[in-house]
Amino acid sequence: MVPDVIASAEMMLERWKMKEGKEIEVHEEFRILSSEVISRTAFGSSFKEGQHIFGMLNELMILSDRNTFKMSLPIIRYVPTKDEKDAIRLVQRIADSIMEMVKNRQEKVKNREVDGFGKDYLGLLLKAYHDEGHSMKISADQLVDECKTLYVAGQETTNTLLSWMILLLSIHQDWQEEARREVLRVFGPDKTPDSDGITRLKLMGMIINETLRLYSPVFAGFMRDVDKETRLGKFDLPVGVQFHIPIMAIHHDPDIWGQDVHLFKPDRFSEGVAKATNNNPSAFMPFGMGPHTCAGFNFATNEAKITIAMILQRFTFSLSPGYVHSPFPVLAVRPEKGVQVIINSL
Ligand code: HEM
Repeated sequence: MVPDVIASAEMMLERWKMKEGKEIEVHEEFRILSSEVISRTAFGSSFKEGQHIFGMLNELMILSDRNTFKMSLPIIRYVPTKDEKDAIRLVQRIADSIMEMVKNRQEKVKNREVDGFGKDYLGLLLKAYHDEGHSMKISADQLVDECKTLYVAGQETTNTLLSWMILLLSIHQDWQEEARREVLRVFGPDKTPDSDGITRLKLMGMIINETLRLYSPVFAGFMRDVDKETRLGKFDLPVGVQFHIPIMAIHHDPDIWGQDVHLFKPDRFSEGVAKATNNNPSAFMPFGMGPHTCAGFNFATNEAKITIAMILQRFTFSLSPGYVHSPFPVLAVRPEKGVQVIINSL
């Protein structure tokens, strides 16, 4: 994935060269970047090819969000609203587009243009889809669902992480300078990041953690079902109970993080998560926890490290006077009005 992230970041930074001394809106820039990265690595396509799928998924997220909190009167509850009808139509159009992509790959295999289904995520899913009579076989619906999950999980979350990191480093110029010093120490001004160097970006890791704590992309948290009677703290939880783990609330609890909980202080992570959480490491869970923990944890942190390192090698940035702070929850917590910064070449 490292070469794919570098190639996508280079495309973005090429555009930025034209904006020297001007304002850019990075949330939109990172939307294109993170879409390009997931399209290349998981689906062997480009952002342009997958653009309409991302667009429809975004529309669907907004509609689902609106539908979740809609109140309706008892009798008309069963009559679908316009939003619900639009959502049903969108789900079908997304499924059709994904199956179109699947058919293209199948055609290439049939016409012997390629050797097999491929080693990317789509290729692995196609192998399972064609795995006649074996336990690995998945249905067309499962294939479509898996693709949708990866498009959303792989793009939206990383997009917001990168945007909030740039916001925080624009406000905290001292941390921007420290992070740049580390990047230049590890890679110098010109060398593209590599896997070995990425693991040595300790300060950058602390900045990522602190950003994920303050602006957890999956702000709403996650659910767990109790499938056997369980004791949790002072509660006995019977089978069938569903409980919610509110990531954002836990990440902002002063009893765990201290009275400076609302401040951006990456050095709270300098001696690891246990120390930062007052010996309660499970209180830091931006990627969830347990067997269902985020499958893209390493992918996302490496994508963030590479992208921010490449920006720091080339540009300084400061917050534009036009910036309006407006964190807005859709699936991830997004900057609703974008993040505008002024960039200057080093
Ligand atoms: C900053 C970026 C990301 C954050 C904060 C994040 C966060 C999360 C969270 C909180 C969960 C639920 C975990 C649980 O229930 O315990 C999750 C699940 C998941 N994530 Fe991520 N994620 C990120 C990036 C990614 C990326 C880049 C990918 C794919 C390339 C990805 C793929 C997945 C998948 C497939 C699951 C479902 C895992 C399962 O249910 O077994 N995520 N993520």
